[in-house]
Amino acid sequence: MKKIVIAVDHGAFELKKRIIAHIEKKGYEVDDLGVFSTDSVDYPDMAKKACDAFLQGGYDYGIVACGTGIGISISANKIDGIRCALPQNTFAARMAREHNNANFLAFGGRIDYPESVEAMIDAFDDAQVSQEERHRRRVEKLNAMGKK
Ligand SMILES: O=C(CO)[C@H](O)[C@H](O)COP(=O)(O)O
Repeated sequence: MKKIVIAVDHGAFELKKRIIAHIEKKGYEVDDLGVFSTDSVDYPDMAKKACDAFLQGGYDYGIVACGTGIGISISANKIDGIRCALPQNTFAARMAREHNNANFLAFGGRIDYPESVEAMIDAFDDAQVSQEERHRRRVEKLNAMGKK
């Protein structure tokens, strides 16, 4: 069974509930690291929670969200070992896995997407990481950029 970790800020509290319901419907386990109310928090703190948990191991991928998805994706991508995608549609979500080997998805709770967040999660979840040499090479370069 797949296991997903999720953390969001107050701008995505409602979206988090939808995402968790969707993931549980797929039969996956979700570790919900908050938020648990609409009280204001700082998105870098929520990104760090999810990414630190993910890097401990045991998760297939992580999901973060804030009002736009932008601040929390920027935050996640500052953490070595995290490749966080901010997909705008199902095509981008699939490519995030196939070409970028993303291990996190970011969404915006205040964004009107052309396709549902649930469909984007499914597109990512169903995709396979490309083993083509050019994509592997680029992801290796990405990983090297994160090293101090
Ligand atoms: O989208 C976000 C970051 O990219 C945040 O959710 C947003 O900035 C929070 O704003 P506010 O404190 O005014 O609710």
